[in-house]
Order: sequence, then structure tokens, then C-alpha cells
Amino acid sequence: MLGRLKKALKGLVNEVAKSTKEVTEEKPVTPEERPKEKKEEKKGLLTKLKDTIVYKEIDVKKLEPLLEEYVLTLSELDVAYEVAEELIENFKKNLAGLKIKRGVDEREVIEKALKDAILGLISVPAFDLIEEAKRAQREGRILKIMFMGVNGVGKTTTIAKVAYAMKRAGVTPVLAAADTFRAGAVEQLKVHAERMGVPIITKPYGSDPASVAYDAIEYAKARGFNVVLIDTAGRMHVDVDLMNELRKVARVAEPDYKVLVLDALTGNDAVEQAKFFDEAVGVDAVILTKVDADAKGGAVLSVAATIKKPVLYLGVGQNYEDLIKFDPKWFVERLLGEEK
Ligand SMILES: Nc1nc2c(ncn2[C@@H]2O[C@H](COP(=O)(O)OP(=O)(O)OP(=O)(O)O)[C@@H](O)[C@H]2O)c(=O)[nH]1
Repeated sequence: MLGRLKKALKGLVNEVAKSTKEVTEEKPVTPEERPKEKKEEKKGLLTKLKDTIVYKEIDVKKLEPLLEEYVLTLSELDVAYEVAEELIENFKKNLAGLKIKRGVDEREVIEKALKDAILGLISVPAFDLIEEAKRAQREGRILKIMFMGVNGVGKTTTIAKVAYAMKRAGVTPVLAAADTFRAGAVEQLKVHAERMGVPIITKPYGSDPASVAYDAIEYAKARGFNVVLIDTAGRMHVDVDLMNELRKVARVAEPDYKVLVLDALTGNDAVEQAKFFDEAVGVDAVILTKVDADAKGGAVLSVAATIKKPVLYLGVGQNYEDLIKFDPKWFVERLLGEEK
């Protein structure tokens, strides 16, 4: 998971660490720092030590070619080019003027500069769907979440994972099988619903998806459920009909959150999909799937940095439990911290 990106970033830290140089600076001695009268005779050596401070700094200018090379390295690992550029630019700013004191591990300081650069790109206010579900239940209202995404990204599996997590937290959701475009999709979601013991509202193949969402909300109201998870059809994002259909589902269901499911393995295309869906329908948050199978790792960074919408979860496998909460700090630790 994220293997190659991790390796590249560690490599970058090492390269930068090699280019630190020692600086010796004369520091004027203040009267308080002057040795006391009695010790006057020993003054010579002591004063000299006190007068000079040695630290290391990084010649960022000299590093330019290396850093530029890293923009390319990162973009080969699915970090969108503009994100890679911004990341390196921020890293450069964090390095400039750094004074690494004697005895301090320079790698740690450089690592922190890189971590901060990444955090600056991906830290956007997030929310927790499970906590939101619990809150809706406490307040006796209905939380509506609409899931979107192109074919095969893992949308149905992700809805099942979210439903599972909610059920475990004590909130049973109602599923709305509003992907009436693909006959198999309804069946697939039904299998999950039965396995987990959560209600599902379905309609025959070809029915109006907005009406399925509407019925599921009515069902939840009538039976006292507090969450409705709406599946929608996955087709290519450039499909105009699909986008109109999604807008209609959104208009009818008035979801609290529109969550876009993206596949980490699609790399830069995930970023394009995110932009497209955001412009066409509006996206509140993202869930990134198949991160377990993603050796490159850049998609997570790119998506979070490009659309400035929170990544809520990462899908890390095919089981219901394989959904982990995404936290930017956890993510940078995972990338640059100790091997876990
Ligand atoms: N390794 C891995 N596989 C996943 C993950 N999430 C989903 N999958 C697999 O991806 C494949 C597609 O998942 P679906 O849930 O059917 O995808 P979908 O987006 O609903 O597909 P459509 O219904 O065609 O739109 C399935 O084989 C899932 O098991 C994940 O986080 N990791």
C-alpha cells in the first residue's frame, strides 16, 4: 500500500539531507554571558566556544535540479503534475532559511518540512459519516447520503462497508438501490443487504432512480430509520444522461452529503472524475477504494489536494471491515513516519 510513493519521499528526504552544510556564525557575547570576574583567567577557550554558533542549513538553490526531478518522479507515481509542483514548491519554502541546530537530526527536520508541505495540501475540514449517523439517530432525523462514481470503482462494495460500519455503531441504515440502469447492480446490493440484515428498497430494472431514492426516504420516515444510503448508476462521468439523472436524484432526495467513490488504481483519471462530478453534480466528500492494491500511492494525495474536499475513508480490501478512516496526519505518518 502506497509503497512506491513512500520510497520516493524517503529518497527525497535522504537526498536533501546530503546537501546540508555547516555554518559557523560569530555571535556577540552579551554582558550576562560574559564569564564572572573570578573565572577571568579561564576565559580564553570558554569565550571562544560561546562566541560561535554552528548550525546546518540547506542550500535550496543548489537543490533546484533535484527538486525538479522529483516533480516528475511524483507525477509518475500518480501524483497529478500540478499537485507535485505545489508540493515541491511548499517543501522548498519550508526548507529555505531552516537552521538545524547542532545535535539535532537533520533528517527529522527535513522530514517535518516535507510532512508539513503535504499536510498543507490535503488538510480540509472533514466529517465522520458514522458519527453523523449516530447524531441523526439521537436527534430523530434522517441522514441522507448519495453515493456516486463511475462503473467498477467499488461503489456498491463501499456502500455495503459504510452500512456495515453504521450497523456496528448501532444505526441501521436503509439502502436505496437507485442504480436501476444495470440489472446486476440491484441484485448485488440486495445480496449485501440480506447478508448484513439491513432493509433495501428496490424497483425493477429501468425504473426512475429518483423514485427509488424517494421511496427509500419515505420508508425510513414511516419505519423510524435515521439513515438512507443511496446507490446510483455508475457510468462514464462524461455521460450527459447520467449526470442529468444524478442531478434529478439529488433534487428529489436532497441528500445531506454527496459522496464520490473513486478507485485509487485509476490514478490521474480519479482526479479528472472528481473534478467532473464536482462541477456537474457537486461533491461533498470522497471515498477512495482499492488503496490496498495501489502500489504507486499518488492518487490519494492528488484527489485530496485537487478538489479540496475531504477524503473520508480508504477502501483497503474486499471485506466489510476493510474501510479505514482517512486522517491527513495519519496519512503523512504512514508515508514518512516509521515503518508500520
Ligand atoms: N482490493 C480491493 N477491491 C475492492 C475494494 N472495493 C471494491 N473492490 C472490488 O472492486 C470490484 C468492483 O466493485 P463494485 O462494488 O462491484 O463496483 P461498483 O462501482 O459498484 O460497480 P458498478 O456497479 O459496475 O458501478 C469488486 O470486485 C470489489 O470486490 C477495495 O477497497 N480493495
